[in-house]
Amino acid sequence: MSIELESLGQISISRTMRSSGSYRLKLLNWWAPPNRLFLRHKHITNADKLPLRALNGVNPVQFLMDDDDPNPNSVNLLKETNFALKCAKFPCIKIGDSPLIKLYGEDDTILRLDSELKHLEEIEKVDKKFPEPWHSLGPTLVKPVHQSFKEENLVEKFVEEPLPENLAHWESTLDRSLKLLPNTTSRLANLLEKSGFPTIRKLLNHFPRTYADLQNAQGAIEDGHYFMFMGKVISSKGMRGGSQFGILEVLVGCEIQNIEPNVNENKMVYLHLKRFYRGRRFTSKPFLDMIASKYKEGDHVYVSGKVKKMNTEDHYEMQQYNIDMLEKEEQKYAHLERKPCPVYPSKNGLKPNIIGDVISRALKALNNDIDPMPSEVLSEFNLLNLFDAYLGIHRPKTLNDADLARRRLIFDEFFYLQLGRLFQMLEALGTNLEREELLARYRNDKVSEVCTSEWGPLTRNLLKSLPYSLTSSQLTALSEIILDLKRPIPMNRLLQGDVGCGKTIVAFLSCMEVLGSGFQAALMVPTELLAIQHYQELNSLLEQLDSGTEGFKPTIALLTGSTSTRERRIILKGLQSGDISMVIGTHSLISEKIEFRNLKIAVIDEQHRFGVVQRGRFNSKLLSRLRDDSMNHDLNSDENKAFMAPHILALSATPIPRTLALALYGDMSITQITDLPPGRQPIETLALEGNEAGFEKVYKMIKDELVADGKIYLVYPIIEESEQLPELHAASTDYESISGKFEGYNCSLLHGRMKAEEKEEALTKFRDGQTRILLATQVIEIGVDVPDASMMVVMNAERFGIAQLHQLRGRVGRGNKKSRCVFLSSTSGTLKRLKVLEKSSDGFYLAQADLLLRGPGDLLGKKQSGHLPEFPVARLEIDGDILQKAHLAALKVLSMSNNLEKYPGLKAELSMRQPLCILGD
Ligand SMILES: Nc1ncnc2c1ncn2[C@@H]1O[C@H](COP(=O)(O)OP(=O)(O)OP(=O)(O)O)[C@@H](O)[C@H]1O
Repeated sequence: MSIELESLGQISISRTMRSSGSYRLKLLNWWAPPNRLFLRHKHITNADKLPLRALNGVNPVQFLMDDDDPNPNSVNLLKETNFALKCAKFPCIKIGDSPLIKLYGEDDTILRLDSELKHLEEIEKVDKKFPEPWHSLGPTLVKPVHQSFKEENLVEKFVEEPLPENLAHWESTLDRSLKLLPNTTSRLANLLEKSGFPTIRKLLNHFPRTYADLQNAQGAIEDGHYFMFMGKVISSKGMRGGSQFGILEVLVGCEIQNIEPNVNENKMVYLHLKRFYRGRRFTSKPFLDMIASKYKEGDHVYVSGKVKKMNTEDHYEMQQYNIDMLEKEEQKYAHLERKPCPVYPSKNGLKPNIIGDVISRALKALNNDIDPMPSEVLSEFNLLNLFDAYLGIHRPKTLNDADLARRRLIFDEFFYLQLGRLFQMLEALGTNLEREELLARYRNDKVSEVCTSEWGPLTRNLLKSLPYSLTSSQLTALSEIILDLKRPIPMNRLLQGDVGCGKTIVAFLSCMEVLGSGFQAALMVPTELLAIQHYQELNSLLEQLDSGTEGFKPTIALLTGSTSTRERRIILKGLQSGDISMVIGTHSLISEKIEFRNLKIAVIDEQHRFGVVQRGRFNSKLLSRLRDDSMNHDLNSDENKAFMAPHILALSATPIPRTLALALYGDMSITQITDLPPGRQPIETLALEGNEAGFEKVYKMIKDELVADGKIYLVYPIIEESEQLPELHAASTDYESISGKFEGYNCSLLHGRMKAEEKEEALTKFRDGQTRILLATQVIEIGVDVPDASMMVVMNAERFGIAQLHQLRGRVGRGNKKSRCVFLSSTSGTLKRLKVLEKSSDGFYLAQADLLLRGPGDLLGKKQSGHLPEFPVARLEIDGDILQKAHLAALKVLSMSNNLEKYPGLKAELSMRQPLCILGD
């Protein structure tokens, strides 16, 4: 059905009505020789509530022409107008309070119009894809109650012009298509979708890049920045810009505070607001006069936008701007209240102002019950609800509002990551009892006192026979681990500590605790060199054991890629029968088909080098036994203890900040060793440019060190000289020249291309003192322990990361001897970064500095950070406190409902955010 409403001379207005109740308003052409102005149609939903209306204070021509203009003002400020009355004068037209629009130049004739109009008064067919009206989505919107702050204007609009319908349920609200947003044409919705905004959530997660603030116009005006001004219109001109476009230029004069010293008077700045109207039709005089007449000299206006300096002093051009008329004094304050103003980045070509406008409408359409977060969590962690957070980030009243909102949104990023990790871990456990045990342990991560008397006899015996006493944080760490080992559920703990702090002995003692009660242990390390070193060290410690340990001496085996087939067969058999109590090896421990008789603990050294996948494989391989349905479900039964999944103890020598550790290993309990063994002397560190003078100095230092009986590591970035990188020093290439330079002192070479036994031989000779200089690549970075090595020189040090250099430096100063470390940089420019190592030897501090400089992904190296989560808003480097809160909140939620059944909203959100994680049903 179609109804012709009005026919006003040259303007025809038709309305078609769909059976579904939606309308399409069509404004037919008008003719304005010589230019043909075509006023396009406009979709209007719920037209029964929005009867034929014109604009109030908005340029009508612009409105009529921009059929997809998403500016909320174009729609929300609509007010009922009688066209017949307003368009009284022919051939001019006046709509609403607009000035007269001259349709023709003075001498144009109108004779052709009647016949033209007949032809044009056709009724447009309604677009088949026209969306269902909003009211089908749910009950009427109620006025939202804001906990923390209110956006008066928005609330008013809700009441005054309520969007007829609310969305059915929070679960689906945010994930609904923008097509369903009131007053959004399908063309605009498609455009939004193509630009990456298919849903309301995606749109609301497009956060402002910054906020413009009225206050900032009072300071220095910087080119390219966003500012807000209040001022007076000086002139307004509509001009032809050639035959293809029209220009509106409004000149506004603003009085601002003078920031020059000793000048009390305010100064004037001049804003040239320029708007371009592309198309021949916008070059007509009537049109240009009409747009210019909107702003009159002396009008008070409020302008915001990006400024560009002009050649004349204190003159600025603004092409992207918003201008509002200020009529009354009160309005000034109303505007002031709306500060700060969000500035959006554009997306895929979509202009910031369009994005901002649709966001405003989306916010109005939302209800305040979109938050799946339980209210207990909101109140305990003092968080805004999600609705307020979206309002606060997009329409803050103060910058503090925006910051509060940002914190809530960051919290969510961390929270769902933690929740996902912990949830997956709980899923892997069989019974509720196990889950509750585990959560209880996470909540109470620290032990209050160390009770060595409760440790097993083998552990106590080894402890007694050590040539040193454990430091207090070594003791606490060991207590935490042993407490976990006594629990009937598998431990998943990360032992983290700075280089050389003594993690290995804590790991050994943890293994002794299970070996002493007849179980087995495995220690997996990333390199063969390290496996051999640990194997030798542990054996030598065990040799010194008192024979009084109830006659029990554990048998330790070494299994690496170089182990002969025969030997391997014997080891595998021994592990299966239980004759071998502990195996130390490389990743072959998980890739081999090893069967343990009763493996109780798996220690994974240098955790991040293996990654979650390998850790998981180790774990799940052994977990499969536990999940056997035929098992006895009494957790304390001997049978179950024997078949329980192994406890996992991961060691990390990278002293990553606790927050990063949480983000990476949110499903692990974290223990940190925070002190170093006593007697360690600070390593004297020097960063030098590796020019001739620098090398001379270093050679002299090496000579002195050799004379003083020291041992020296020379570390190189590459093995062989490279044509592509001629500036790099190479270990093999330098071997001859170094041997010649320090005649009388033996040198050895150690790099990754050598065979296992050659590496082992090189290291043994260096350890025994047969060689005094070891030319090595970064193979020595991890775990190599030669306590009396006293000097290190790193060539082309800028090629390494700060954290890596700290690890390398940790190869010296491991005993009581005073040690030195020199970092040689290729150029003076690269020297600056290395200087930070001169100032600090605290790994946590350096890692934090590195984190701030390079970001978390880089800190761990690309290879190892494949599993590092991406956070759109949060910055791990600075938002660590929120991460800690989020971790606790995730624990709280899971302890209230460990399968999340009580919180279906959270579960849905989690599966939406982490599509890869298996969430039961
Ligand atoms: N409490 C202690 N008192 C004295 N020396 C200790 C103590 N604990 C460990 N050590 C010694 O300190 C040195 C470094 O210990 P260890 O190799 O365990 O450090 P780490 O934390 O594993 O370091 P890295 O990260 O370099 O592997 C070893 O020679 C070890 O014997």
